[in-house]
Amino acid sequence: MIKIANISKRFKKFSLEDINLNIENNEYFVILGPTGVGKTVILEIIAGLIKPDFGDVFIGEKRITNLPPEERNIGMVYQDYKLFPHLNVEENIVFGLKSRRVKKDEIRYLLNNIVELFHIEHLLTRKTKNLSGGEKQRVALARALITSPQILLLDEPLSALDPQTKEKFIEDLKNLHKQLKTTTVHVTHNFNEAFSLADKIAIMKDGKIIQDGNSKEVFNKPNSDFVAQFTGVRNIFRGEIVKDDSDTYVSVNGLKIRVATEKKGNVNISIRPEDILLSINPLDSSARNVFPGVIKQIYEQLSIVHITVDIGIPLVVYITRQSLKELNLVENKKVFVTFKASAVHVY
Ligand SMILES: Nc1ncnc2c1ncn2[C@@H]1O[C@H](COP(=O)(O)OP(=O)(O)OP(=O)(O)O)[C@@H](O)[C@H]1O
Repeated sequence: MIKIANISKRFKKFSLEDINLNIENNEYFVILGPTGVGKTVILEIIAGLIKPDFGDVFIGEKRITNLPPEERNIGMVYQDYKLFPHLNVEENIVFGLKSRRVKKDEIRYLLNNIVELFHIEHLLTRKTKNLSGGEKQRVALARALITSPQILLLDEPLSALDPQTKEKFIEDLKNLHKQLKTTTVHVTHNFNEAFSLADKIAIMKDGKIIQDGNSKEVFNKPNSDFVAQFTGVRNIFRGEIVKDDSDTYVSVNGLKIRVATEKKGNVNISIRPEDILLSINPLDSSARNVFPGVIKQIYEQLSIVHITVDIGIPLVVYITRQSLKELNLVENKKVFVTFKASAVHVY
């Protein structure tokens, strides 16, 4: 387990404030946040490249706050890969083993294994500067993993890849983690990447962690507008709790939305677009919120269509291209939206 306890670090123009994290063995942990919030600084503190002003880092029971980086058994992949330009691919990959004076036979054995794992046999004699982004990425991962580190740190590992290579690489990272189970800390500003990969997640803002936990829970129950927006929630409204004999609602602009909550007074609500059904006729459903509305905007993306429906408030719904065609949806068409009370997150 990696334990980060009360870590603070002050630079001239930035400070990291009282960071606490527990990352379990074999976990895939993602730190998500916009640019400049201190994600890389946390990785560098774990790696031993930056010393915290205050607080401690533990691996298992061992306090490693003052241990030099080379004694930490950690592999790191940087955003820009940082491959050595004067060495070829093979020399890059075995660099860490050579500097640890591992025997030649052992190096050959480990190299063969890692080359097979990453399918990079054909690249071994190439200089690194002519490799494609995806190839550099595989080489950088192979270099980080050949020493069988206890912990793998990934700093925005996918940000330099085109969207298709990125999707393939997310799959590869998932499979790799399933196979090797190396405890991994991955930092990114990309919500999709985080959602696809993370077991647990921490969301950062201005040098602080503002929410962390099981990734599904953080995505479904954001504790603030910032987290909601950053995790892809589109329908965020303010309202007031009202109750009648049997039900609880949030009144938003006079629209009464059924919710499941014990909260009282003024609240925020968020509804994930993918939790809303869209239909031409009212659905006979056990879902408890059904509203008529009018389509205001249709925005087609590569694989998904964003539809804004005016139900008294503007509600964004995601549907597939297939549904767009089948339902024959156009702007100003009358439709119904349906969502469960439990799909409305109240905070
Ligand atoms: N060694 C350093 N000396 C001074 N300031 C630093 C140092 N390292 C990082 N910073 C500053 O700390 C802040 C956070 O940087 P960091 O690289 O951790 O951000 P990030 O969340 O990883 O963002 P990005 O995704 O853009 O890399 C930035 O303002 C950066 O300039």
